[in-house]
Amino acid sequence: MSDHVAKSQPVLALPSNPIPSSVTPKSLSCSSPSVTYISRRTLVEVADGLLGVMTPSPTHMKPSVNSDSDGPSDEVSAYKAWLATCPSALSSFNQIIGSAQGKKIALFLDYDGTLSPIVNDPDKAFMSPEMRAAVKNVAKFFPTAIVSGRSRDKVFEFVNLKELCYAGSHGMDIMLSCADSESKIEDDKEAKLFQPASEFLPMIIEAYNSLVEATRSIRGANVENNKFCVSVHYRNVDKQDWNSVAQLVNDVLKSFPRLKLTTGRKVLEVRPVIDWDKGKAVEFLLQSLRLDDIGSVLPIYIGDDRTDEDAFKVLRQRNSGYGILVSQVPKETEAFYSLRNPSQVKEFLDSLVRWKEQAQPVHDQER
Ligand SMILES: O=P(O)(O)OC[C@H]1O[C@H](O[C@H]2O[C@H](CO)[C@@H](O)[C@H](O)[C@H]2O)[C@H](O)[C@@H](O)[C@@H]1O
Repeated sequence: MSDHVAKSQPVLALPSNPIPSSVTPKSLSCSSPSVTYISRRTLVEVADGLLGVMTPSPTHMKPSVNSDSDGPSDEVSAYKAWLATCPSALSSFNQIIGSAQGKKIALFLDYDGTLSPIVNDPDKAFMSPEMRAAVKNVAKFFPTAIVSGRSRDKVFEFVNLKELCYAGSHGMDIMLSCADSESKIEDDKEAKLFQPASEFLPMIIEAYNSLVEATRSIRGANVENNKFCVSVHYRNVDKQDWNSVAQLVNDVLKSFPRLKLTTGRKVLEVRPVIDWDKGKAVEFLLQSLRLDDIGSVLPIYIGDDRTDEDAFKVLRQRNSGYGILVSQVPKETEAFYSLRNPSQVKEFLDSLVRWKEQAQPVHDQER
């Protein structure tokens, strides 16, 4: 963030939910997070200026607007050091399957940045055919759900695998249609649909229209309707206009006190104030699919974004299962393990399939 941007900002009256401020390298740890929380109202007073609002993750050890790519050698060594506390799920594969002995693995997969690489145009975030094959294979062995900030329809369009469960809008739109013999869910579409924020639908449509109108003059700003939430993307906006985007979103939100703002990877996400997130969605899916017995099920959640931290946290608090953070840079996280990028996610999924195939041929497998 340039000095120009950091120093010239008015204090934004953003909703008062706390989000993490940047942390010092010393406090970085995959397993024992110690993030300092601050009010959103004071975000622009943080040393990194708008970075508190508008970075892929404000919890980076070294916040950088270019941190999606590998940096110079000191960043590479920082990453290696971080791996000591947040080990690679590939290097730790034997440990992970060791914990899965005698248990059924339940898989939860985020979409953007996890199954598909981050690209400039959200409408072109396609997953590769190889990744689709990997997800399809893994779902033959393990109950698998996609948990995304996208609308459920959109993420289904991208993934296009009928054998999975889909939770869109950050878990506010869940379809329990994944084949699982134990779930005993009636074959009735309505019984399978869970939408805890349905009353907010008209409000979200109104907010979407207002946000489109408000950001019309900002070149590169893109507003995406994710059904129960709205994403305002600034990835393609000139850096000097980032604060204007934040200010405009903030102004619109003043008329919608029942909507709140969270942040993702160069995106501001507007969503209902209800106490529901990807973590709650994972708990709901585990219960609904009868996968909530800690003794017999090992849930694994793979994700790259701050919103995935809610799910990592749930697994950590249940003391059952593992969060795996996808990141190329050190981050404070509730996850237990890490993977660098979607290619490594594919490698991990392929390894799970190979392990299962070796243990038992596919026709003998019980999902
Ligand atoms: O929960 P997710 O499946 O990870 O969805 C989170 C947001 O992902 C998308 O935005 C991100 O990916 C885009 C495509 O690579 C990228 O252009 C953008 O900068 C990223 O923030 C999606 O477009 C959002 O609606 C989701 O909320």
